[in-house]
Amino acid sequence: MTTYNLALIGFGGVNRALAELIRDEPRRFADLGFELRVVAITDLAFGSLVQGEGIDLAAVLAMPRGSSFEGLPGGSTEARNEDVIKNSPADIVVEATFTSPIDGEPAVSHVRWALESGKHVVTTNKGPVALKGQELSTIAASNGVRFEYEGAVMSGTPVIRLAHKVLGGLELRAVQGILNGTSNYVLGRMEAGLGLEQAIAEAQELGYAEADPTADIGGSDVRLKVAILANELLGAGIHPNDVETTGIQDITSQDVADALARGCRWKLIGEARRDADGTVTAVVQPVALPAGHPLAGISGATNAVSFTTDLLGAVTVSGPGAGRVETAYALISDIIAVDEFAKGAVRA
Ligand SMILES: NC(=O)c1ccc[n+]([C@@H]2O[C@H](COP(=O)([O-])OP(=O)(O)OC[C@H]3O[C@@H](n4cnc5c(N)ncnc54)[C@H](O)[C@@H]3O)[C@@H](O)[C@H]2O)c1
Ligand SMILES: N[C@@H](CCO)C(=O)O
Repeated sequence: MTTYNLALIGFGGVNRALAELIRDEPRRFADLGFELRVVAITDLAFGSLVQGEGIDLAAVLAMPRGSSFEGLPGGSTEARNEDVIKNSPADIVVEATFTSPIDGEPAVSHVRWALESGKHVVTTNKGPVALKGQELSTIAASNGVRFEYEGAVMSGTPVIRLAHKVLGGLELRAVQGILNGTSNYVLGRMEAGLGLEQAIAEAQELGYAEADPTADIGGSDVRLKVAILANELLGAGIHPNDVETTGIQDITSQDVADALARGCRWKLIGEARRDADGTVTAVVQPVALPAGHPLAGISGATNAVSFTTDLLGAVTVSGPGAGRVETAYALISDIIAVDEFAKGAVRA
């Protein structure tokens, strides 16, 4: 049985959910042919902890936020990310810190340090993928390791891997979707009569929202995801700043009610489309979809993406777009991809 040592960079909702699955469901991983052992954790709130024999996850999960790892063997008060990433006995670095839509830092450095020290990286952080994806993938290949990021778009719903591995042989001409769970949940709650701020507070409580929820509401989260899909699936080579972006912050409760009255539903739509001349145009904007539109029925934190293909026309995938355990599953799917690579099942 292969054992993979993990270093968790960030110990918030997603990585805690992963730690809980590792603690509670070892059989899930044994059935996949491997064992997962957490040997390092860093977090701004807890500090750093490195224990090569494996960290007692029940103990650290029981620690209230704000307590420090300092009192534990191998613990310290500060998040010593560079030292832990470069020098801990981890095989896989799990990057789940805050997304920065500006420069992707410090997560870009976390990923680069890991890859350059011969460690695989699995991440749900959109910043490194949207802003430095090609560069980091090249570093991974040159170091014989994997850089996997299924959870960067649509949480645990396998959009990136599906498009790459299942839609092979098709020409993808466009992708369009509801790519942010928080804003979709908020619009639905506004349809139920809640105000914007109250709906946002609910989404935060449910663990859907970014640390700064203006990223969800203002569209910058979707902008990153559209850039990722455009680059991954349409070979666009664009930067998130190339994506014209409008959020839902100016949509009022009256706008929502008026749309419902005329049989429409406001949705925040991200889209990338290959134009006739081969260039790719990408946009994020609120759209009042008619009830019959395939995306109009997508509710709550559910996401959906529709691929426009040459041979099949539209192929639509729907699933959770946010959620702690749903996103932790994306990391598991990434670790499975690492395991397949390590066992020679796939080429780099
Ligand atoms: N929650 C979801 O549904 C979801 C879905 C897909 C992707 N994501 C992405 O996954 C990442 C993690 O999401 P989350 O919900 O766990 O967020 P979170 O805010 O609950 O946790 C992030 C953790 O990272 C820590 N952190 C931030 N910067 C750090 C640094 N420089 N060094 C060490 N620790 C640091 C924070 O203290 C916090 O505990 C984010 O980038 C988010 O955009 C989240
Ligand atoms: N805050 C993001 C998390 C998933 O990226 C959302 O609501 O979609």
